[in-house]
Formats: sequence, structure tokens, C-alpha cells
Amino acid sequence: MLELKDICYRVSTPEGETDILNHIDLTIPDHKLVVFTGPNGGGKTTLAKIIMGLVRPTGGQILYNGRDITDLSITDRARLGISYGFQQPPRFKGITVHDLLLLSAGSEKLSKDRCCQYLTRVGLCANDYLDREVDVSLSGGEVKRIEIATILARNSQLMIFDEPEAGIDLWSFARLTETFEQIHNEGRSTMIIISHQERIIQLADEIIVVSGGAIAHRGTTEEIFPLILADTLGSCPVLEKKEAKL
Ligand SMILES: Nc1ncnc2c1ncn2[C@@H]1O[C@H](COP(=O)(O)OP(=O)(O)OP(=O)(O)O)[C@@H](O)[C@H]1O
Repeated sequence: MLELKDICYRVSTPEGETDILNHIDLTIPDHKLVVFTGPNGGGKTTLAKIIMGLVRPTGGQILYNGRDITDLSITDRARLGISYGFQQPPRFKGITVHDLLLLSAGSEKLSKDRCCQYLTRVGLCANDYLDREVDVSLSGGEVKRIEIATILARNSQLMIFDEPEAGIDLWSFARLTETFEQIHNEGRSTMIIISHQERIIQLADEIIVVSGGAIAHRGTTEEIFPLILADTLGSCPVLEKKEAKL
């Protein structure tokens, strides 16, 4: 179980101190698929990075399976079984897709067949990719899918995916949503997926709407979808204020 207690994140900007996240309390039970969604700049990635240890909160506590991991490094969190797929994954010149999958699997000896299966699950043909370097010659969507395959190969207890749909074509996206559904049905991992995609949101046990650095809403698809629609149909609050003055 993952517990976030009173998480705050404040940064210094030229304009002064800014609160990016404000007193977030959140519990995610094991084996759930939770989607973080909400407007751009709402704080979803920052929250996910805080869970992975890529960003240090300025207040609050993170517990994982009852253990306080607030001060643990990314490496230590990875050892505990937490993994993270970046919104814009890094490239690794000189390292092939095959190498990266083997590294991700750690001590588990991955057969070539198994590597192929991971690539197939993200819609890539292993023959075309296993021996390619993860460098700038790969497109954004290809790197994104390879990174997701490495997370699958890690077989983590808690997988965090930041906008896995970004830059991915419709065919691969369909394959990817199937893969998320399968992992969820297998019931071995907890998944946090940051997404704006209806198809992914519909897979969620719980949707967390992060807006203005806080949890604006949380609930099931049936509960949250009408709220999201109502929010998107609303107009700009600044314009509304101006119109009210006229
Ligand atoms: N270190 C920082 N310094 C200043 N502002 C920051 C910093 N980190 C994040 N922000 C700001 O905090 C806000 C939340 O950013 P975050 O990336 O978490 O949003 P998001 O909900 O993931 O957005 P998107 O949907 O666009 O990916 C943004 O306005 C961002 O510019």
C-alpha cells in the first residue's frame, strides 16, 4: 500500500515562493489501477516524481508498505519495487534495446523470447528493434514504447507511467491499453497512470483529478467522468469575471 500524508511541494521562483502541491493526502491500496488526470500544470507529474523520489517534497511523508520512504533515494525505491516511466524518456547511446531489457530485468535471466514478448506487448516487432541502439535514431513514440517495455520487464510491484499515450500511434495505443488491462487483471502490480485518454481512464479502479496542486476530485469512472465533462464545458473563470463586471 502506498500512503501520501500531507504532501507539499514549494519552490522559489523569481516572483517569490510558489506552492506546486498543497497538503495532498492519498492512499493507494495494492493491485489497484489508479489514474491521475486533470488540467495541464495541475501537479500530476510532480506528484508522481515525488512518489518515485525524483523530486523531494518540502513537507509531508510517504509510506510504502508501512515503511517511511520519504528520505529514500530513487535507487532504494527501485529496489523496493517502484518503477517510473518518464513523460519524455531518456535515450541511451551505445545501449541496445536488448541490453536495456536485460538491465531492467535485473537478476532475472531474460531469454530472447521473453524480450520479444515484452516488445510485442507495446506493439513493437522484436526483429526490428532488439539490436537497435536506444539513441536519437529512434522516434519519440518508439522510445516511449521501449521504455514501457523495460518497465514491464522489471515486473515491479508499483509501476508509474507518465502519459504513456504521448506520441503513440492509434494501433500501438490499442495494444498498450490491452497490456495495461492484462497487467491489472493478473493482479500482481499496482499501477499509477498519468493520462488524459478516455480509454485509459476507463480502465481505472479510481480516478484522481489533480488540479491547482490539490486533489480536486477522486472516485470511480462513473462518479468522476460527469465532473470532468462539466469542468471542460465551463468557460474561462477570468473571462467570466470580466463579463460579470460589464
Ligand atoms: N521546480 C519548479 N519550479 C517552478 N515551477 C515548477 C517546478 N516544478 C513544477 N513546476 C510547475 O508546477 C506546475 C505543475 O507541474 P506538473 O508537471 O506537475 O503538472 P502536470 O499536471 O503534470 O501537467 P501536464 O498535464 O502538462 O503534464 C506547473 O505549472 C509547472 O510549471
